[in-house]
Amino acid sequence: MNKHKVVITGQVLPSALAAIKQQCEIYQWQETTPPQLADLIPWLQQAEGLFVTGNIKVNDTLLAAAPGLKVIVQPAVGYDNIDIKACTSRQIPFGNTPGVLNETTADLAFGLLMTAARRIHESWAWVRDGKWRPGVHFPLGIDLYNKTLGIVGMGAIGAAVAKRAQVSGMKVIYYNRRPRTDQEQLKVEYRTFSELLAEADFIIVLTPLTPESRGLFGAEEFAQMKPTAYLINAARGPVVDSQALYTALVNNEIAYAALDVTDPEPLPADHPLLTLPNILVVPHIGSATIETRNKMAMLAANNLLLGLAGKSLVTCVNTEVNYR
Ligand SMILES: NC(=O)C1=CN([C@@H]2O[C@H](COP(=O)(O)OP(=O)(O)OC[C@H]3O[C@@H](n4cnc5c(N)ncnc54)[C@H](OP(=O)(O)O)[C@@H]3O)[C@@H](O)[C@H]2O)C=CC1
Ligand SMILES: O=CC(=O)O
Repeated sequence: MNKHKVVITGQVLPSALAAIKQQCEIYQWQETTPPQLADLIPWLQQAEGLFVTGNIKVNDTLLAAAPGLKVIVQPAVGYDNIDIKACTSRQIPFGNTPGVLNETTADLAFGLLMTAARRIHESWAWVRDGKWRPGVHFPLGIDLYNKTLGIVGMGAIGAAVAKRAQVSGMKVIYYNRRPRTDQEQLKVEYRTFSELLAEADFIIVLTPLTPESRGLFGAEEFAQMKPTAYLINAARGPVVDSQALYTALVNNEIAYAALDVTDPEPLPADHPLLTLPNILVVPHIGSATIETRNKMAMLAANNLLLGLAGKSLVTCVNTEVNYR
């Protein structure tokens, strides 16, 4: 039997790789630095499937080099690196991995809020540095209880964050471009963006990165926030303007930022944001648990094999070209 030729642009968990290997001939990028398009072109020319990892840009130029592609998948819910229009115009379905990472990413987003508010990471460093001595007390944190959380981008992950916040005694308000029809059931209240900025004690950002959401948080938005407010970005780095955030934190226009995602990403060790005392940065670990990363990898592998067989992907972004 002729095996399908599949290009994989980086590392894939062993469970998913084994499933793909059973039915496919694999061309996998093995280096630790991401491939350039030129590195992939000889493989893409023969490829029927593309498994994207490592934030590779899939655009018209790449697709033109891969005339036989039947399906593209990526083990992530966000797909800001994929030109969906270009895929659709070539009748190529693209599969992402929504749903399976909601609770895990919500844990991380809410965990960042709690860690920052209660200074857990700073107090651990303080103890480790030998500063915990009789009569010496660590500076106080702030309560979550009775505070207001504003969620910007109240989708599947946002709703999972809201549940966690409510258990901690927080009021939850949110902003989407359109109010959710199930907001009463979720016990959350809709606000305009400006209202949310002015009212929230904590803001968690969970929008997709689109031309509309790029730079959503800039100097004007920080000026509308409370000087005591905490900003948590678990969406994509460029939704927050890094330079404006730096200025807002230096000038105490807002109190604190906790970031799972940054712009640029990775954030270089000498980046000005990392010199500030009122920031916490973790390396894009929202969905990074063994269980969830396996589910994401297996869902992406399953979508790939379905697409290669000319069958409907389980989770497809451009449903208009999904196989029937
Ligand atoms: N840090 C990490 O590791 C992870 C990050 N993510 C990021 O989180 C994002 C959200 O994921 P998920 O919850 O599954 O997605 P959903 O599609 O379920 O939710 C996205 C929400 O954002 C809202 N939204 C979209 N555009 C805007 C805008 N311009 N302004 C305000 N709200 C907007 C949408 O509502 P409406 O359309 O009404 O505006 C929707 O409710 C992903 O796209 C990804 O970038 C996801 C997983 C892990
Ligand atoms: O950032 C992760 C994703 O799944 O999107």
